[in-house]
Amino acid sequence: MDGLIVAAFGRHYEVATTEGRLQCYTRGKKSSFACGDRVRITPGGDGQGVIDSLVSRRNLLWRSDAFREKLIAANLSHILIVVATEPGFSDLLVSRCIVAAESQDITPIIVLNKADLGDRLDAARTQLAPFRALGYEVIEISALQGAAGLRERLAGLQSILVGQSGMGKSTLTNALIPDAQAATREISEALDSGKHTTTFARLYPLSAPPIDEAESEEGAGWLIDSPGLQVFGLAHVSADELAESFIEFRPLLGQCRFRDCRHEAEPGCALLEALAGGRIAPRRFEHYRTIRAEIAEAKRLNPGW
Ligand SMILES: Nc1nc2c(ncn2[C@@H]2O[C@H](COP(=O)(O)OP(=O)(O)OP(=O)(O)O)[C@@H](O)[C@H]2O)c(=O)[nH]1
Ligand SMILES: [Zn+2]
Repeated sequence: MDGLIVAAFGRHYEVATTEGRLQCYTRGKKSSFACGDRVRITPGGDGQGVIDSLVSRRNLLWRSDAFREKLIAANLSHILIVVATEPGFSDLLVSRCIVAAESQDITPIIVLNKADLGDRLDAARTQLAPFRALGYEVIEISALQGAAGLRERLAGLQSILVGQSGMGKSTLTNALIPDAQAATREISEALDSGKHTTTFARLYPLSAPPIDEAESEEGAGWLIDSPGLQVFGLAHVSADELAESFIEFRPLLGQCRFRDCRHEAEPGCALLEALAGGRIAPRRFEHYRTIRAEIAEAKRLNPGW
């Protein structure tokens, strides 16, 4: 039987199938599946089942440091990076999310929440200007006042909400998915069976009632809510993938004088020339350097990457 993972909690998963939702676990020790994955399962009665294998995975959003990896979600068309006018947000984290997305062919959209806080709006817009200049869509909203426009934008997409704590992601989820809180409670009771509940990813259908109908899942829109994140390690990304994931670098890659240019201080470096000429935003290049150094360090600590 095939199904769609609609909640992922460690090695426990809730899987939507044509015959209802099953509480599933994996045979192995590792939790190698993510919310949004299509999987083949063996039902075991009592509303339970075992996940046997992956059916399809078009892409995978994940993060990693030197020694651990964390699957966030799979089969995404879009990632919604939630930031806010207040408290301050990390634009480095925005760049990290974009790298994770671009390297997996997922389209980033930046959602600027709390746009009702007018005196903070300009500063937030300025901070987002380098991303906007690259063509990334920025949607300003006030989750407190509703999210109808954003909901319309998300129809038919397979998207995920990510963001730092405090950006209003929970408020936004509740505005987008009116029954999210009830669904969360239900899932955490089913999956957690009395243990302390930690945060986990949950998938919500955006149009009724397609998720349990295996046939219509492909074209159905859904939204995954993920736990707030403060760190987004990219140890699994190679140096080449990293440069490719900065979309403004793409036309310049291969143009450096040295084929193995590291874009640090080499003469004839096309990236450094573009930076000096104002064609690459200094802030973005800083993000690139920071992430590159961190990836190099992770690979040094764990050559297995
Ligand atoms: N003014 C204003 N405040 C908002 C808006 N959205 C959320 N808030 C407030 O921001 C605070 C944080 O909102 P949450 O939804 O709890 O934030 P969160 O990002 O989910 O935080 P975590 O649960 O820690 O991940 C709350 O006090 C909300 O009332 C908004 O659009 N405008
Ligand atoms: Zn170079």
